[in-house]
Amino acid sequence: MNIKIGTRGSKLALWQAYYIQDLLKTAHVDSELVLIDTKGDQILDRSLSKIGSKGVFTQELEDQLRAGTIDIAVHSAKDLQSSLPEDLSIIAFTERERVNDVLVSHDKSLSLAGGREFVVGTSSTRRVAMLKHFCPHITTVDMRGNLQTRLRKLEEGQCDALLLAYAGVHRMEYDDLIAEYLPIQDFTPAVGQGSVAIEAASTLPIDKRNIVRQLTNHAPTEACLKAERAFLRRLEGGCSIPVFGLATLENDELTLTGGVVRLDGSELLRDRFSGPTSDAEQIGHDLAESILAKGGDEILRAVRQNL
Ligand SMILES: NCc1[nH]cc(CCC(=O)O)c1CC(=O)O
Repeated sequence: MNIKIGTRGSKLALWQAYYIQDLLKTAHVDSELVLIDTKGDQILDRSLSKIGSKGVFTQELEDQLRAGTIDIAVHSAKDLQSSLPEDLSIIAFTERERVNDVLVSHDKSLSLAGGREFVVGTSSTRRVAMLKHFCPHITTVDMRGNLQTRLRKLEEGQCDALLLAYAGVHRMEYDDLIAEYLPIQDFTPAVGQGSVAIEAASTLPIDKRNIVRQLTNHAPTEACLKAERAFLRRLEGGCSIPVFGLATLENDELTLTGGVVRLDGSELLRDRFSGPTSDAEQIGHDLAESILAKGGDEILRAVRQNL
């Protein structure tokens, strides 16, 4: 058996694809990488939120899945839109990396706590809005591009620090530049952060589907991401809206914390629901209903008008 693994060509995407390849290798399953250029990789000069980011990194991969030129597509779970077309599905979520966001800088004394004023580069609406909410003394500048591009902009002095997912920083081996780990209680990560998702078409032969799932899926992570993604789906969002959500497991009890933050930081809604893992999707749905009812619907309407 040979599994054709579709991936984007960025360094982080390749790390993820090799990671999947290594997991397959543990059972001597052969695979090859197929590099695919996506619209999101080409359009680097415009803000992601302004190019209708839904599926901007995933569309080309999905076309190849349907065409059968690749068997599976590897994504950061965070970048995968919350509702997939009927003929595609996620067949596995890998074990999650630490989920925190981190402050990355050459100046290790920098901290978001303590009121010191400095400039943070980020292009995530969630991070910008959270910084405005928790750290009004911080100035943000839009910073697009892959990790390497952003780090170059940091070197050039376009900002004093970057706000990034630990998972990507660690995988790219930039741990030395981490100045601060942000607490997940306040800076709750984006839905799916830290896990790698494998997408496949419904036409993928069942033996391939089963072996890939068996070798790569991490059941506890899968339960958590099911809850988080159901939450995001009900809010009709992808990674471009200022929504956060994180599920954790203790024994068989799943707890999902999540909410939404107004773009200007003036309001942050958060709630928490728990239940058995078998109810993961229901928990996500219930949390979304609660957040919408508390005023989240109005915040999201304002966000959509702004994009
Ligand atoms: N939106 C881009 C993106 N997609 C996944 C990661 C990091 C790895 C991950 O969270 O899985 C990043 C970079 C970042 O947010 O800092």
